Amino acid sequence: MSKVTDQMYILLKKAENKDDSYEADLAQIHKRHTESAIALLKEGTELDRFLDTLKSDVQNLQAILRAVYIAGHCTESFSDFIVGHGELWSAQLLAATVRKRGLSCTWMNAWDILVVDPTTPNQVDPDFEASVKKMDAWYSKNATDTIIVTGFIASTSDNVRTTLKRDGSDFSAAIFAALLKAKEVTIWTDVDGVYSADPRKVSEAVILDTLTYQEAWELSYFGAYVLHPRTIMPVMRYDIPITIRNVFNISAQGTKISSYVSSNAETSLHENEPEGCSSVKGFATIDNVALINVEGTGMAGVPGTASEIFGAVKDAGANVIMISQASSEHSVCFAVPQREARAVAKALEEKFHRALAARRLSRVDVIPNCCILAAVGQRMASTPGVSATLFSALAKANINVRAIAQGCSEYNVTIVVDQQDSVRALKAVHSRVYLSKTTMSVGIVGPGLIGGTLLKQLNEQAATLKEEFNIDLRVMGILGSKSMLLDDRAISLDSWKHLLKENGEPADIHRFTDHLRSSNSIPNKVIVDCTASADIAKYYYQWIKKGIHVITPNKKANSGPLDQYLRLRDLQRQSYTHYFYEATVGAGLPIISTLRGLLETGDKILRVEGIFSGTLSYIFNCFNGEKPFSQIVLEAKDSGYTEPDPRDDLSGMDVARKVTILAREIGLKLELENVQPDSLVPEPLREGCSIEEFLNKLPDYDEKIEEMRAEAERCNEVLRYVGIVDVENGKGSVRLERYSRSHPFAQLSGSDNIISFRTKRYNAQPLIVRGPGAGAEVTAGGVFCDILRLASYLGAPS
Ligand SMILES: NC(=O)C1=CN([C@@H]2O[C@H](COP(=O)(O)OP(=O)(O)OC[C@H]3O[C@@H](n4cnc5c(N)ncnc54)[C@H](OP(=O)(O)O)[C@@H]3O)[C@@H](O)[C@H]2O)C=CC1
Ligand SMILES: N[C@@H](CC=O)C(=O)O
Ligand code: NA
Repeated sequence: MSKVTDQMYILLKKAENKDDSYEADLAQIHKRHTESAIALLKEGTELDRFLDTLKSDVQNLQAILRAVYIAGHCTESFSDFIVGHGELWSAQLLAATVRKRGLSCTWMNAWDILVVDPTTPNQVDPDFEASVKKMDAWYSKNATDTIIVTGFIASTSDNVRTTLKRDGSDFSAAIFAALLKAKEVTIWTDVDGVYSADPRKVSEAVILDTLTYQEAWELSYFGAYVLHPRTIMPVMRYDIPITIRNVFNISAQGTKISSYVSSNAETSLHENEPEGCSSVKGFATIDNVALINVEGTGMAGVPGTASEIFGAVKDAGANVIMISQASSEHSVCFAVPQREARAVAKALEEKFHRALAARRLSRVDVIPNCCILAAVGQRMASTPGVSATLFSALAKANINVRAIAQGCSEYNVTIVVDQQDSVRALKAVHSRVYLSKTTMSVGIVGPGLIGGTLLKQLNEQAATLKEEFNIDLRVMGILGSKSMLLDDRAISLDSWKHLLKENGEPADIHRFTDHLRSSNSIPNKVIVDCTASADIAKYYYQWIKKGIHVITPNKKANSGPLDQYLRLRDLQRQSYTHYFYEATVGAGLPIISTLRGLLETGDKILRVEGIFSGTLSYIFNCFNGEKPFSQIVLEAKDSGYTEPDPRDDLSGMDVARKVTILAREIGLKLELENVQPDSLVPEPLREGCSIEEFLNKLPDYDEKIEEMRAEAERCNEVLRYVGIVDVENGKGSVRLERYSRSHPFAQLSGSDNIISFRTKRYNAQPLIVRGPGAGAEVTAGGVFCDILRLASYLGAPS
């Protein structure tokens, strides 16, 4: 029977204003109750009795309202009497319905039991002693299994009908629980429980399993709807837990509010978080406040200054939400609702006009458009690092803190930020506490063969990573050359292809970057470039500058112009933002990491040499005279070994890039142009024809390369395409060579790469890495490995 009390208030106002439509409103309420009663009780004495009571109450109300209509006024006790009828009817109707089902049940009229003392116009205090006496007397006459008590209404000690004013039925429930010394109270509402933050602002907000009375109190004060703070007082007195549950979702356990102190770590995933996090339970904000700052040297050591300041605030009728004073006593700063700020400032200027004129006070400032952000948690008091955690989250999100307050009880830390930063601040601190520090927002550029395979692998492994390693990877954007897909939460990796096709928007790398960057609730952002594009590689610098980590199998950045490469590496070394590119050489094989390991532990690299191209390895491993060269090239392409344009492989350019990348990793200042590869692309097909035309015309040139192969075979040799980094001479080279059949390079199969590192430590016998060096699965796997390497740098468990 929702909103009946409100409707009663409205018709009462109408009667006072001599608007006789109140009669129709009352008739409507009568009709609604009659229909509900018929629907619930069908027929019989329960129905007849209820309808009789209803009719006689309505007749009484008609008479009273008529008197109000004539007088044009209604006293408060009359008003409370009129509006309280909704509760009387619904309690009787519910009790009759329960009895109809065969249970023993009696309704209780709180007007006869609950005694309260009005304290302010909007508040009453329950008189527990007087109420218990009345309750005991009632029970001795009405012993029953189930009692349905009216909410909201009560009487004064003079037996005048009244209500609980602004505190409604939740307060009634808590008072009756205290009167009955109940084991527990359940408040049935329409939400699953109390959230860790407003779910309309923070999509990651979670339902809290437990809260202490103080935590519930603090969260309510700071604007989170939990319970009215006064509701908590009666139950706290007898240590009675209150559970908030959803009547529309009984499977949800709800939030239990009691004196039991727990941390959110008990329910969350991130046991490996630093201590400071787990003690914060929830966050709330109060929007649209102003800070008032009273400043001056004349305040220090003068007793009574604070009293005078807050006296002036009281005179202005304003409500102080928080106070902060630096211990230097040079300034007192406090927050009031924005709409009260001007009046407060005026009152202060008037009160302190002499001190201001004498410069004992330098100024009274109003800082408008602020927001209060409160972090609440009872264990914060005994936990070091809470503030550090919160402030570092705000700093990372680039949010300026205007003022801070923390009471000695330490149930909350209160932070004032600019109103425009309100939601971002809430998301930043919430995610720091509730998301694992290895939650990553991932953007994929180039969902082609490698990018697409990576998305498939991420999808297959996501649940395991989350459950076993606490790594939460969320793909928030996919950018192709023509279209892109953005999602604020995470793209469904089961259907990204379909979504990109159906819901994709025109590709825009700037919007893509901004989207990823502004995913404030996620602590880490990474872009994975799976294109072969030099244009995309140019963005790495600005991405890293913006704190976005970069991972790529694309060789263009590290083999592009040396000055740009060095600038990128310098930036990355100065920042805490990471750049990984293991798959640029040898695909998933550990080439870069092996080289780094040698260098970082002080080994000296003398020569790196090997077969670096999966495509050329495959081609020459298969080229034994049985099939034409051009056909094997097609096979390599179909197997996913080649670059998007296979001429990049056949020209030796791809190997030259890998040689350049390794040489630079070792510290040589090599330009790609310094490495002149032997090209296997026939001169006329090098430029001016498409990939398809090239592949169509390639068979015309099979004869020449077949001659080279046959010539080698006659000498019991094979052709192999090799790359060399000659560290001692500071050179890189890439060439087609002949090797005897017994040479290790002649023993490979498939797309194998083989790379030998000759170093000071590995001199007599080089260190050798060998295995498939191209193909979608192994390459995407190498990129995936880099993503997990990033996660472990960010603190994932090993
Ligand atoms: N294949 C392998 O074994 C290995 C490959 N690599 C590297 O992996 C990378 C990807 O190769 P692969 O997957 O085979 O190539 P594909 O051609 O299959 O995929 C490239 C993707 O990049 C997209 N793309 C191209 N330019 C842009 C742009 N400017 N903006 C956004 N998207 C763009 C393409 O989109 P669209 O289709 O819309 O044009 C396509 O989705 C290359 O750098 C390659 O060198 C590294 C090691 C091994
Ligand atoms: N096209 C490349 C792929 C790996 O980098 C190759 O064939 O090696
Ligand atoms: Na590699």
